[in-house]
Amino acid sequence: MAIQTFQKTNPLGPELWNAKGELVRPPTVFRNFISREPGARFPPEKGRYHLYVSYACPWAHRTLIARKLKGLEDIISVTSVHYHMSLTDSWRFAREGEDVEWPELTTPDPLHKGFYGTKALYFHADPDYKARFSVPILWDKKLDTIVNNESSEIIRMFYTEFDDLLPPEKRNVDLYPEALRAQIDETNVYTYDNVNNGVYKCGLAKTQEAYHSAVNNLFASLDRIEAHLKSSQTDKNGPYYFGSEITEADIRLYVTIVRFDTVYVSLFKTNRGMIRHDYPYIDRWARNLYWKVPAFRETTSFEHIKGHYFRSLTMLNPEGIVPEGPVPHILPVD
Ligand SMILES: N[C@@H](CCC(=O)N[C@@H](CS)C(=O)NCC(=O)O)C(=O)O
Repeated sequence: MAIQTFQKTNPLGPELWNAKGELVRPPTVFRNFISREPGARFPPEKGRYHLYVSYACPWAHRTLIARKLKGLEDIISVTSVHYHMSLTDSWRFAREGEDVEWPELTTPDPLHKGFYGTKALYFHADPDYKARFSVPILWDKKLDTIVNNESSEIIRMFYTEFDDLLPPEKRNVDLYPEALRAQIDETNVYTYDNVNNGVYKCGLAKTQEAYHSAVNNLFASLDRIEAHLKSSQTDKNGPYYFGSEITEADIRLYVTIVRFDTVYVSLFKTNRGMIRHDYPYIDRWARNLYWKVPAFRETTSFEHIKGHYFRSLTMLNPEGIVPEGPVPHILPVD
């Protein structure tokens, strides 16, 4: 495939900002669902689906955590892109025989020989594709196309649609329990706007005013989350967001918090405080997930996270120098 002829689309192109210099994210395009409903175009099948991720990307990180919590490792395969994202060509795969750093996480595309990166996948799925070349991408090997590229929907499919293929202990993992759905949905909106996207609104603000308002909002939100987690940890007896069981709310908050002290504080100028020094309940919650729940630790690569942000976002860090701290990347559990 002649990937050299593809259009150039900057992952951080001008369409991402409004007139006030505030970051505005466009919606994702492929929105199909894997479903156990009879006659579904994308039925759950072992070995049929493949997940393309970046270990650096917080949205892709959600899908890696959900896949592990649900025990889908043998059912859905994974490929990670190289940690470096080009500002003209987006994500790339390792090339055949390339000597990459952290080779266990960075391989060529196992499904399409010669595909350079995510751009090739998107154009293979739709030659007229006009949107972004983002990860995560849930790929159907059978129809050789994209099922979905929106992490919030991909994780929901993982929760239930493969349950018939799973042993009882994994089938019973319920990350979106009926009794908490309204609270989880409300938390998702809050976490997304103020925290997940909130850090990007600080880092990619184009004016002092846009930055000022984003940073105020971010730290007010962290204060509110700190109070919530204090009450979960003291009154509700639980280490998790809603008490004693992990839910989607934990997954969606963790992916930003674990990148906060290591990347966002310096690169995105969210330096009014650090999680480890100023937010003891958020810090304890995050350390517990990282150290005690393998699905969180095993999907967290500080190497890819730091390498990606500090070396790819050259408009914020032109020399691509990766800071050494904080040391350690995350504090021990106790
Ligand atoms: N709405 C998407 C957002 C994913 C996203 O923004 N991914 C970024 C990396 S953190 C990306 O791949 N950007 C590259 C590009 O747009 O070309 C989701 O949650 O799945």
